[in-house]
Amino acid sequence: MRYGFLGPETTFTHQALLQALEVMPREFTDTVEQVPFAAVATATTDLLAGEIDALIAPIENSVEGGVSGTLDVLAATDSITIVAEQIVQVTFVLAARAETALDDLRVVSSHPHAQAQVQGWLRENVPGANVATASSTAAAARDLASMSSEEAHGRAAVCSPLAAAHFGLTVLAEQIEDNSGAQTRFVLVTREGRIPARTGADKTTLVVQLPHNRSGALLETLEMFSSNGVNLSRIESRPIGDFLGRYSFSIDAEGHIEDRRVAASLRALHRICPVVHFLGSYPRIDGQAPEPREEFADATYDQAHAWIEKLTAMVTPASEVEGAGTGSPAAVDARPEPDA
Ligand SMILES: O=C(O)C(=O)Cc1ccccc1
Repeated sequence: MRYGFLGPETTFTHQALLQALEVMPREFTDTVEQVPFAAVATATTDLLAGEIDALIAPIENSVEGGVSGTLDVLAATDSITIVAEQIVQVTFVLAARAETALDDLRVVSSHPHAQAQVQGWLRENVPGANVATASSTAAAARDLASMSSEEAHGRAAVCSPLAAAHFGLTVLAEQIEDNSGAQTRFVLVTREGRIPARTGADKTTLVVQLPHNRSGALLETLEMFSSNGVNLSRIESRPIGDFLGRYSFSIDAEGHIEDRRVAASLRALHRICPVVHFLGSYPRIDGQAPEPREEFADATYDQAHAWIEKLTAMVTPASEVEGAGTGSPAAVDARPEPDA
């Protein structure tokens, strides 16, 4: 299997891939090739073209919420399925070449997610430095390590402690994140195919468009989950992109498509929403199983279904009703003439 990730090695995405490989069933880890990419979008193109078999990408972080780049790629592509999730604890260091001091810094480069999570620290501690964008935290570290001494003068990278060590940089400051304990959630996606088996502690990811021009459309959509006892762990609006005011909603719901309550919610969404894009049901990394009330248990749905089946089986077939038909013109003609 060829696994794509935002490279080079020692990015947070790479750490997520290594964590995912550790817990993956044997059949998916027999032959592993790790393929670094400079952007999620190019990795997605290669995934769709069959150049790689799976791809891992950040979808949500505990500081800023949804990762719009990933959410938009997932929403735009029909043939991608999320098969697993991973959570990485994120901590950043400020790393530079050995001869650099904090006061020398003029340029600090990193990935935009990292920039957003250390902006307070940078403002306070290196207010004179400009922030430059790198394709990843590890790319910022690698590029700094490969510069000439003159070029590297006054520069630093914000990256993981692992990346600083791997690329031989000196750590000027550690734990520079504005929110300690920050986490990023990653998803492992494959081309459309098999949905992982239900574990009892699963998540289902969807993108839906609301019923058009209807007051209360979002409420109506969310009611389909609440009336089936399904809890949501993330809901995010993303512009559809055609004109202002049109949004789709990216949703994580607790449960698996094989849970009756989740299937019933999705059936209801399918009836009312113009677009329901199923992105996958997969095991929750925290293993926390929801405890649905009895009215939302599989057996309760099955009993309700069996009850209706029994009742409908008792309905007299239309063909046996004397003089009645199936609503065809002949049946209409058979009605008595109205009194003159
Ligand atoms: O640049 C990286 O290392 C990434 O994997 C992207 C990223 C950056 C910061 C937090 C989480 C993911």
